Amino acid sequence: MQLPHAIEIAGLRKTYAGSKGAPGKEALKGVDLVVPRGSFFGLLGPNGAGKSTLIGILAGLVQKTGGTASVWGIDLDRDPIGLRQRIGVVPQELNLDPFFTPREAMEMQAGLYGVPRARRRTMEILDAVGLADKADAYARSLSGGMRRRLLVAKAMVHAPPVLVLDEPTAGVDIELREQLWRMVQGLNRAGTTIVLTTHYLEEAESLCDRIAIIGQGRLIANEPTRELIARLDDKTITVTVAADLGAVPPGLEGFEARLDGPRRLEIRYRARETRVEDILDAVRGAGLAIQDLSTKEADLNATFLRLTREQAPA
Ligand SMILES: Nc1ncnc2c1ncn2[C@@H]1O[C@H](COP(=O)(O)OP(=O)(O)OP(=O)(O)O)[C@@H](O)[C@H]1O
Repeated sequence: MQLPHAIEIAGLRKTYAGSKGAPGKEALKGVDLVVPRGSFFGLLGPNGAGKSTLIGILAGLVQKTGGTASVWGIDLDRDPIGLRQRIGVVPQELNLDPFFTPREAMEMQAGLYGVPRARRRTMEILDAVGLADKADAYARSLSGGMRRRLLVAKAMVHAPPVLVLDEPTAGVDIELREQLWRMVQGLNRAGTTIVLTTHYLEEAESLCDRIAIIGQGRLIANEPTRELIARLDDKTITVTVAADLGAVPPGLEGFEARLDGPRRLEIRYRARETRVEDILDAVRGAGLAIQDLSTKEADLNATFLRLTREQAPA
């Protein structure tokens, strides 16, 4: 028999009630999603896409309107408490009680999850997140990065097979970010399935083996990172030429070119398929003298929009 996936979501819907007769807000419009066991999974989307709603449903903080969700084979409707035991969620906000030490915070959390004293691994987990030497320091004396790591440690007290990190690096500086990632990668190598929500494509690209993109409450992509990046591999080169043009010159018809002003040609291309050299050769071949040029990467918001348009049902 095949083992159930780490997370299985089907037709998941959430409509938040509108206040005072205002129409409700459809935050999730029927999302199907499977997160394979052992993966480092990225859930990407612009602000308001529905990521936190989806995670809130899994964490038992948001009541779904429809559809099904299960974690490690445990169905949310049938056994919400069993599901909670199998998932750890690292929240966005640094909501730590400043008067507890990491050791106390961990013990409290273990108590909340009903982990018997004999099975608690407070020091082992604090050690794994590099906070063993701070076990008895007040949380208020911890740096931002240490607090973030303590939140990860707290989410691990019940040894869940799935760990979800909701925008963990918002406002975290580069060094701390890298420290946090090394730690989470270590957890993943040791067998924990990781789900990371982020706004940053580059972050997801460097960490995740699979990326799903959610936009306006719908899933608009879900594929191995390399395939997705190849699909998003969309660049633009702008060439300024020495003479006015009335139209895109004949030699450039094979490219996705348009005029952006009388002397500016804008050409979209995929870096994996087309060499800039070939584009420039074609421009020169059309008898044009190049005065200036610039290239730019696809803008992530534009990419989200494009994918949303491509995928959305009419
Ligand atoms: N409690 C709520 N009541 C009403 N609407 C809500 C509530 N929570 C979220 N929404 C709306 O649902 C939509 C999805 O929000 P959600 O927070 O899930 O998005 P997100 O992708 O996590 O965005 P962000 O990256 O900004 O956290 C948004 O339009 C948001 O305004």
